[in-house]
Amino acid sequence: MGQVDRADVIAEEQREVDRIYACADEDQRSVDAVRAKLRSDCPDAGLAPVPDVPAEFGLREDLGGRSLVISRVDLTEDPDARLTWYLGRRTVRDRNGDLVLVKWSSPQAVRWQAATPDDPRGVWRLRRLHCEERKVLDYSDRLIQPPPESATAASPPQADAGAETTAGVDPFLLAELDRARDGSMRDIVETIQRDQLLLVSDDRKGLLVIQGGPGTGKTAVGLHRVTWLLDNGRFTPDEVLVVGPHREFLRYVKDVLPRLGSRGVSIVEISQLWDGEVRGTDTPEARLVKSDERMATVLRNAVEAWIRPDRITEDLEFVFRGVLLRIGRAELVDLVREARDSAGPYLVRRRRFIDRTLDLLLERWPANRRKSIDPGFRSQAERQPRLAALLNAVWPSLTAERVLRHLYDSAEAVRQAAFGVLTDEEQRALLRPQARRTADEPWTPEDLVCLEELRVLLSGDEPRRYRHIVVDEAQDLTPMQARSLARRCPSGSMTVLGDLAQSVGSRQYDVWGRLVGILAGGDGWRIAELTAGYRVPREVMEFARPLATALSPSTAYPGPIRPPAPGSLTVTPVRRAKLVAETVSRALNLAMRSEDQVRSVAIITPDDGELLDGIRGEVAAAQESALPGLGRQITVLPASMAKGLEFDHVIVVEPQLLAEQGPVGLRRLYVAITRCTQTLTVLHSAPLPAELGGPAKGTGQKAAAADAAPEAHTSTDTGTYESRDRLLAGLREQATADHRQRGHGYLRYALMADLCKNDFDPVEADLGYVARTTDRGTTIYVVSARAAHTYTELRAAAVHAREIGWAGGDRVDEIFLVLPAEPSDTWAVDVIREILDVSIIWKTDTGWGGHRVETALGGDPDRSPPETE
Ligand SMILES: Nc1ncnc2c1ncn2[C@@H]1O[C@H](COP(=O)(O)OP(=O)(O)OP(=O)(O)O)[C@@H](O)[C@H]1O
Repeated sequence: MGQVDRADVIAEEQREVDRIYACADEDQRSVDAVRAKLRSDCPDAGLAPVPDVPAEFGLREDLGGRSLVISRVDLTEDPDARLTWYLGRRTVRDRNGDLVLVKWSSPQAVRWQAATPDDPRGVWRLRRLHCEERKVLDYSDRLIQPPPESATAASPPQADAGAETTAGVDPFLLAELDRARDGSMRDIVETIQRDQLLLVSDDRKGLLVIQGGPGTGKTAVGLHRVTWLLDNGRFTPDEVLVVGPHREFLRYVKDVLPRLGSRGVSIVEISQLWDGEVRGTDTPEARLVKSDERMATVLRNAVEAWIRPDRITEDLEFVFRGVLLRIGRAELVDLVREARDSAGPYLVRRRRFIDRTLDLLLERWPANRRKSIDPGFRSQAERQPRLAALLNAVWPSLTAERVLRHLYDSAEAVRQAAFGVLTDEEQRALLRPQARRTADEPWTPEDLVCLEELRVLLSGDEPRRYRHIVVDEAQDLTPMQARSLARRCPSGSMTVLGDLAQSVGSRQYDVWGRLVGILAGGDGWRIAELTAGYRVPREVMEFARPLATALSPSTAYPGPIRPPAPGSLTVTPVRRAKLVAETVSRALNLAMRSEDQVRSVAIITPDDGELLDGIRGEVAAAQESALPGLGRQITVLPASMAKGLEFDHVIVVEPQLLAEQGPVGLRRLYVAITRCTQTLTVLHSAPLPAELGGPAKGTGQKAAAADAAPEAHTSTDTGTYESRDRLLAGLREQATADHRQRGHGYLRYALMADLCKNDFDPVEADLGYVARTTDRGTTIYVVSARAAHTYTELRAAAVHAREIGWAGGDRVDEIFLVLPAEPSDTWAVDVIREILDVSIIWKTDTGWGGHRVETALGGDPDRSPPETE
């Protein structure tokens, strides 16, 4: 289809979109009129929700500047004889009540959107409309099956430039994924993919696990599923709970549901589910024991241990209202045992025991004094000191806090409660001295979960229940947390989102079964996997792949759907002393990159006070600087807070240190390096972890020795090395690590092949560079698999190239730095040559680029070197 036809189609769609908006506007006016009338009838009505306003006059969702209309569906046949429908973000009717826009989540819309050539569902064409609010900008067609004759006669469908093939990637989707992230998640209704939609609308009972690697859309699917469940009447908003990992995450997703038209759903941070204030931390050992499901048995035993029939050593005798009452010891023991062995929480059974005891006393009350049995009789008898003392000794009233304090404080109590359940070592891990007062007890996050368990055991008071729960980042739930969530949703109707490879909780699961078995109810559970990566650029996904495979061999690694984007990955060594300054300078550079959109930048550091504080301080200072807006979009966060979030540019600082931080360090690192939508920069003073191409375990330096690491790419200042030998060793080590970089081999061999073609006789030096001998000395080619774009990056790489040349010990005549892609700051290439006498060449699609490429390789610039005669 030519340009004109395309414009015609857009004009035709514009007319339809205008008509739909006209109906929506009219609908809005009638809502406003009802509101105005209510306000005039009752002046306060506009200030508070008005319960008697009919539902259809409720709030219209604020679309946040997004388009109401998203697509058009053409059918081959339809019982209503209407073959074209428009789908959108909400339902719109005309003044006759006829549908003009079908909400994306309605049964028909879902059915149509999921049509494929194998399962056409009566659809012959799906047309995505690309609109900017009311304006149709473009469209993209997907032909599902041959059109009916009536349609071809009216306007023959043709392949056109913007057409989406069923095999290709939707161009609107790619554009959407490339858009700048402003720190708030957006809905995906315009570009939702079939596999995602099928999960959103999965109507089967029970629990649905959605496993998927980073950026596969799990959170997006989970939230859209909430809207689908509400829109289709499965639940009401107050029956649904969404649980997220931390406060930043809640802030990130908070707009999605309201924009989808779903209001009133509770979204909470997981730690907020449990009452009480966290004031302490557990040792890793204690955390493991307290969060294990066996702890539920220990707590049950701990509660039961307070029931002590053995403390009844004599008959109960006391005078009450002038009558001597008596219950024999054996009778009392029987009463306690009977109540203890009955069903119910501790305090309910305690009441049962007291009531049975009082019943017995009443039975023994002299017949001639029956008249004195008044309504206060039982409560007065119960308060009688002998009886009260007996109760206290045998079956005391308890609080959860008292039980737990006592348990942790007493090796004997732990031994009794955990006998046959925990090992001796695990039992010891639970012990800690009681604080002087309950209010001072340093409760840990795991303790708060245990306290809830105890409250249920003691009083049976359960937390609020929901009919459906969505849990994001569920791989980090502990078994005890899972028990507690199951308590909130006994039906087991849940959507559980997570990625086993990203698990950074106190325990890791190889498979979902163990965790989900605790959460699921009678309807069981099923698992689905999302395998397309929407967020992370291809190069970054490749960089992260070995780490993901090492962490979770059983889960599928997402296939990135975005095309390659050279320059999306930069890995640069920096001397420790300069790490903070270099990080902040790069972040500012990224934040200031002149683009049409403001891009978000995140610096992710180890949860290490020094680095984190240093960088935070510098960024804050930059934010206060004279340049307005400078650094405003820079977020600095510890790796532990990164899960679930995403940013355009991410700088990960000191990955080895991050990897070494506790048993989940490597996993946190994996989460950190998969947060970006545009670029990942890794800055390190210690060698990279082996899983990211660093030296194999045992041969590398520890992060603790970071000050001795080379600063090959950032400075000529080598004065802080202990010795010349140390510097040489550092450079060689760095060269070996560079050599292992993904893409290094490709670039090196491409270079050598082209040098061979020109009879330049290249050799590979042990430091990884390529060399050829000329009359004047040696020309060396230092290959960098990492792209360098800015002046700073080019200078660092050029200095490194000079250092490598020096370390190689050859009589170097000329140095070429060989890059995988053309630098963005091309002006810097000449400057680098003038200042540092390093020439820069780079790989292009057809050959090589760079001002001195002919000298470097022979032949014309930007094409492969000529064949030798
Ligand atoms: N069909 C889609 N259309 C447009 N954007 C999408 C689509 N699917 C996912 N995305 C985008 O991809 C990004 C990643 O999605 P999301 O955060 O839901 O992934 P995730 O699987 O939860 O990631 P992680 O496990 O790393 O937290 C988001 O920006 C989301 O909006």
